[in-house]
Amino acid sequence: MVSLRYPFLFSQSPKPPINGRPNVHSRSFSASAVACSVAAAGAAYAISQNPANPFLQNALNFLVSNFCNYSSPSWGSLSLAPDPSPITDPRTGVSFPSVLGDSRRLLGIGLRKKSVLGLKKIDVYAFGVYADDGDIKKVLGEKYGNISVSELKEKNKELFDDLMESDICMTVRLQIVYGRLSIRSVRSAFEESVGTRLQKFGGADNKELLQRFTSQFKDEYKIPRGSIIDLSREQGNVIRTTIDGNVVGSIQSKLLCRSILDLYIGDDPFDRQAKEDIRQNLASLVQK
Ligand SMILES: CCCCCCCCCCCC(=O)O
Repeated sequence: MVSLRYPFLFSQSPKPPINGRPNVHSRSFSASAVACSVAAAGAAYAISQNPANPFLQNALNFLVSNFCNYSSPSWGSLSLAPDPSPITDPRTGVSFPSVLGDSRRLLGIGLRKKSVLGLKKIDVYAFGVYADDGDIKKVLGEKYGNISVSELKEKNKELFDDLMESDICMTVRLQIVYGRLSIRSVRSAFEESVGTRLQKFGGADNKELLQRFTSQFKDEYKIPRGSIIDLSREQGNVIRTTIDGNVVGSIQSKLLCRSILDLYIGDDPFDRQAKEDIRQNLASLVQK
């Protein structure tokens, strides 16, 4: 099955036709036009089935701009580069880079909603989940690389558990969309969400760990709309927290890493569709 999620690019300079008759390259060019139309139609169909999925939309844009440029088609020399354009969440307009650092690939984006005082749910932040490409292939590729797509789908829970339990470098990027967020509400939201996960995976006795984590969000920090909080799992199960690119703390704890990731890719994630997108993109990286 062709995956449109991370389309790869084959590039080669076109050769002009000889004596006005199509040569091999122009034949492959015509073939490329047909292939492009078929692929674009397929992508358009996929989008019509899931119009809110920005990954599909992005894949179609990528396909059209890279493969369907008939005036200067590019074919041939293999350059295995993922689509570098950012992915925009259609619900909030927030964009996420496709790659963070050198090798953390965006696997999916989602939206965290929260009800305030039992009232209507508000959009608090959009999030993107990234994982290191090389780590995924090394750690998960060995176990899941050679099984069929349907078998992999059945092993969905195991795959996510392995991802969360492993030492694969990952980042969850939160981009604040709610305009009136206080740092105190950030602390208490983490207390509640991470706190319940720490209890679930580690038992009741993790108050000190939770306090160490939440105290990173100091009163003097401001979190206006557009602020970016990165929660990164670095090698050795270290969670490094940054706010707008500034490191506010690092804590070494496998339990804390697992508890934070569980909010986004665990059994009861904040955004189920995001988890499904992540599953599909993860599967295509694992099986490459
Ligand atoms: C008014 C709602 C306040 C919610 C603030 C959430 C800010 C970040 C918290 C991250 C963890 C979580 O989503 O629970």
